[in-house]
Amino acid sequence: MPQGRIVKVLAGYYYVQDGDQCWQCRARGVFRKKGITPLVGDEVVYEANGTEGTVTEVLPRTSELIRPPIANIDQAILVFSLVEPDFNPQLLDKFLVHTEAAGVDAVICLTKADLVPNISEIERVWAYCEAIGYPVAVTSSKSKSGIEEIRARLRGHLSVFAGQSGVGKSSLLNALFNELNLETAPISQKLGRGRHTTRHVELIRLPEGGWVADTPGFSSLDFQAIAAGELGLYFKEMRSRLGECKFRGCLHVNEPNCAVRAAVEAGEIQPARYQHYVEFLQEIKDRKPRY
Ligand SMILES: Nc1nc2c(ncn2[C@@H]2O[C@H](COP(=O)(O)OP(=O)(O)OP(=O)(O)O)[C@@H](O)[C@H]2O)c(=O)[nH]1
Ligand SMILES: [Zn+2]
Repeated sequence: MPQGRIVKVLAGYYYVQDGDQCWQCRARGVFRKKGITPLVGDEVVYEANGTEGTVTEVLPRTSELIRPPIANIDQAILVFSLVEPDFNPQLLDKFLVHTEAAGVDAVICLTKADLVPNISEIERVWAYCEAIGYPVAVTSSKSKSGIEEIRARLRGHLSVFAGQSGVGKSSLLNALFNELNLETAPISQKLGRGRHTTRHVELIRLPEGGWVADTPGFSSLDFQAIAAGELGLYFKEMRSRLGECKFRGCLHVNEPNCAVRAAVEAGEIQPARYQHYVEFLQEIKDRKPRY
């Protein structure tokens, strides 16, 4: 039985890409009974009958995003503009916590390099990101710099772009795939209203192998599902030291003989990262249970 990947869900139809062909499919009724909803990104078994097909089986997922609903994402391109809006290290760490919690690799993409007159300013932000331990790319969709590096990082992955409104996600996708001509709007019209130009989820197949979601991910960034005791796991450079704290269940704030705080004092963990950890921990402790 043929297999393919769902690239779009629209009006009750699942669009299953198999090689160069895209099949418009209905899903078997049995999924509804089992509580399975086929998602964009799912690898599926389908039956072709004439011009339409039927999805008969959804293969096991390696990951599942809720907003936007996409299965099997293995990489997030975290898009942050250097200016307009200014680079926001706290928000970056929030995104990194979410990608780590979702079990997805992250690449940091610093955009709008053409708007920064001072190279040393770009280098400062780049060095900060690099020290956290993720790949970093500096791009400009206007002067088309850094675009090939992002393209190379997409190869062989199922990627989603994430980042706040106006940082240049659509422009970046446009620069990557000229022919797409995604809708972009001037930032002044968009900021403050929280409007997203991009609406539905669709996977774009890359000629060199791999897939990209055309819509931004991680639109909701509260820590609702993350427990205080887990947070340290999602800070990459803390994770490896967690076993060295004196107390089991150490939250790395006031406890004696804490390996994380020792690493901050030794300059092995950046103070800003630790500061964000403490802020997020407080946010988690303060959150109201959701009824
Ligand atoms: N100078 C310059 N402007 C850019 C660059 N990338 C994006 N912009 C501008 O920034 C504004 C926002 O860009 P978009 O690509 O729409 O941003 P977005 O992240 O997709 O925004 P949402 O759709 O709201 O999530 C537009 O006016 C773009 O022209 C860049 O590399 N250089
Ligand atoms: Zn500790």
